[in-house]
Amino acid sequence: MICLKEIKKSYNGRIVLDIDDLLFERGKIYAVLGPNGSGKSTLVKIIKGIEKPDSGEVLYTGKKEMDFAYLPQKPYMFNFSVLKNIMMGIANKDDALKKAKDALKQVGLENLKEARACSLSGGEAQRVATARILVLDKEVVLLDEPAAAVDVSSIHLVENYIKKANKENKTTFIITTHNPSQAIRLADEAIFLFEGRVYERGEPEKLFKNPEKSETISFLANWRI
Ligand SMILES: Nc1ncnc2c1ncn2[C@@H]1O[C@H](COP(=O)(O)OP(=O)(O)OP(=O)(O)O)[C@@H](O)[C@H]1O
Repeated sequence: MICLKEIKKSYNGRIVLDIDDLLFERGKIYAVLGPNGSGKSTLVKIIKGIEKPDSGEVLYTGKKEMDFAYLPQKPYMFNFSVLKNIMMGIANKDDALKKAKDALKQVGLENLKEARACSLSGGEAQRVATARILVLDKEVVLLDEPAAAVDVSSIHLVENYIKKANKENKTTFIITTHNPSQAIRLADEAIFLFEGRVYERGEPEKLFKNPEKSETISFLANWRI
């Protein structure tokens, strides 16, 4: 369980995150949505501990210490093969190759296993980075727009891989996305952020069909399933 208490974060005197109380339960998939600049990435970075809040705290109770996997919005690749990029984080080297190959298969990129990771396209790099994160078997995985550059014919692969990890390992996911349809397909709960505050949260389909706040309604105005 992750609990954010009275978190405030400002940049250059402007408040970008202001959260009284936000709870994430173990084993659930959360989608964080909101317009550009609403604080989604900042929220995830604060949970990961990359950014420090000006005040407030992030509490965590889990089996292990707070050690979350994090996929940044623009994932980096190391300058060696795709397969090696995925294998590098796996602690048990005996089954690293098998695990990495399986992970590549899950994201539909087995054909690129020997390719130089630095030469991948944006969407390919995102898929490889997701595989690299998911082989780590962390209790909590934070994904910042994992499918932003992934084409529509491959998004289901990434989403199915996330669902599989959630189902089999009870991995908790906190995923930022601009796509309400993706939140419906993936998440147990959607959290709508606006100007750094949580405006609404709930079961995605229910929330998007009957939003209460005018800010949520305008965010969804041009959305088509
Ligand atoms: N390091 C920084 N220095 C100054 N301002 C920042 C910094 N990081 C974020 N901000 C500002 O904080 C606000 C929230 O940014 P954040 O990246 O969290 O938004 P977001 O909801 O993830 O946006 P997007 O949908 O565009 O990815 C923005 O207005 C951004 O300009």
